[in-house]
Amino acid sequence: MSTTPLALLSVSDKSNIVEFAQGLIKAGFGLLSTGGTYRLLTENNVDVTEVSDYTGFPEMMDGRVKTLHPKIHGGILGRRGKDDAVMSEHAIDRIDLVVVNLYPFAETIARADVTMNDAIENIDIGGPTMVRSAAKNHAHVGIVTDPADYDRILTALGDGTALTTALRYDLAVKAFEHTAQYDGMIANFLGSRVNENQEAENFSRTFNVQLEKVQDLRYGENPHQNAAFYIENQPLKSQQASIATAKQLQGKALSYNNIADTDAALECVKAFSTPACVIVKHANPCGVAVDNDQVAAYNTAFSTDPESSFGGIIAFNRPLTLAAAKAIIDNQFVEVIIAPSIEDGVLEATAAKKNVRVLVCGELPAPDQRDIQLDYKRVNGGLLVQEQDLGLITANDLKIVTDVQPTEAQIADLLFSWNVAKYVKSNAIVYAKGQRTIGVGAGQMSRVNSARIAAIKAEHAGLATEGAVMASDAFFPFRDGIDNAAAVGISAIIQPGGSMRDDETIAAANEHGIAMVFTGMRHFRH
Ligand SMILES: NC(=O)c1ncn([C@@H]2O[C@H](COP(=O)(O)O)[C@@H](O)[C@H]2O)c1NC=O
Repeated sequence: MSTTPLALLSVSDKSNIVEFAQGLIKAGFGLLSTGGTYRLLTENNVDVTEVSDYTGFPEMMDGRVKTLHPKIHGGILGRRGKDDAVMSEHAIDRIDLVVVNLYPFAETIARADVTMNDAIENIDIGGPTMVRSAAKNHAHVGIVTDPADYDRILTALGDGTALTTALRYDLAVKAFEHTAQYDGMIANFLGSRVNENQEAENFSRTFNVQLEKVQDLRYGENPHQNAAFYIENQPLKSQQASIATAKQLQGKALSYNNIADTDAALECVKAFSTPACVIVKHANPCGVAVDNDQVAAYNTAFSTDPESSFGGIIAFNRPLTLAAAKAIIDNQFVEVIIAPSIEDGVLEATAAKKNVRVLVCGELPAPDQRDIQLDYKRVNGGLLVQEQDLGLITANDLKIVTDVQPTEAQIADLLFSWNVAKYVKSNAIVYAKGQRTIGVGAGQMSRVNSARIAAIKAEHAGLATEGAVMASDAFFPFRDGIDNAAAVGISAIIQPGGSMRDDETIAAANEHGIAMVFTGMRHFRH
């Protein structure tokens, strides 16, 4: 029996393990290690005993069995002070620190040519077993699963082998989070295949994601609701800019509604390849404009609906200029401004309104380069899961169904309004002209009412609908939608088509001399 506390090192990701091992020896640990880790350490002149020498059992079955031995698990799980006699009876030494990271399952299944056998062989068994043993016995044992923690562990050890209770507890929680995530990935992978020879289905039998709390929120949608913000914690997750990658540079803490609305604004502005400004209020864009001049883009977006823009969320798809920041601050009460980055001087300017939240999220992907994420919507007792709606329509996809052909300028405006409509709650009607919104009708139970509201908004803002284009997120079931559009002077319409009465709506458009195009794609958003 050794009196020196042991540290067991068994890592797939071997970065910084040699330096860490040297630090552990300096602190007073004896080292045990599995085959590959052992070889690397001895090559670097680190004094270490191989696990197989310690247990008297060789590693076998291509590494399937290395550490699954009572001398290992007894050394980790033994309750110090309670199990000492049984440990000594079986010549089990104390293992006070376990350093393990697991077979790279995530990286393996991400490979395009992965086979079921590759995946199975990359399911780590001995590693998670040690991680769980150590985490269970955190009253006595430290468990390190993340190379990023090596420095803080060495600092905490100082010249000894003891970690504080609080640090062991923190490491144990992290360890169980790690194995939960690992097993979740395995269950998702295997559970999306009916049997070993089947192609993957889109959705697995159970849906296992890990979400990490980044912020407790003052309250939820309303002050009597408790709330927090969690972000997805998946290995190899998309690093594309989003509300989850955003950093707040100034302002009050974000609220639940701020986060939801900022997400809506950012996702909408991503739809534009040219410089754009989106103003969102209550999850809907209330003003959108495209303009190379950012101040003009903001002013134009704002002028669509100044009333709704009060207290809005403003998103840009280009770095926020000092001039645009000043224009906003001088013009309106704003909750959040988000952009990929900010120019020098912006924070000095926005500091005049210290509550305004200024966020940067990093460069946005081009509209056709966005990673498809999953959308979740909770219903009582369940979760609806779908792919994010990133369906793209280009001019080539448009089917012109009327006698009147749209002009080039109209096609540009039709595509602009279609991009906006995709981010407006259904039923969505968007009027636009000259790459800017003229009126937005959102979230009504009837399409005709959404159109009415869009017209009312345009009128309130003093914007002419005459000659504007109209986008409808779904088809018109009756010709009245087209008749009403004609009554306010709409000159071109974009809609999915696909109604039983498409013939009637096409006839109506022809009667009114309106150009109409079908996209063949619907964008309901509930
Ligand atoms: N089977 C076992 O008993 C076992 N014990 C540890 N491992 C894993 O083996 C890896 C380290 O192996 P090596 O030191 O041989 O490179 C670690 O990822 C560790 O989690 C095992 N491998 C798989 O289950």
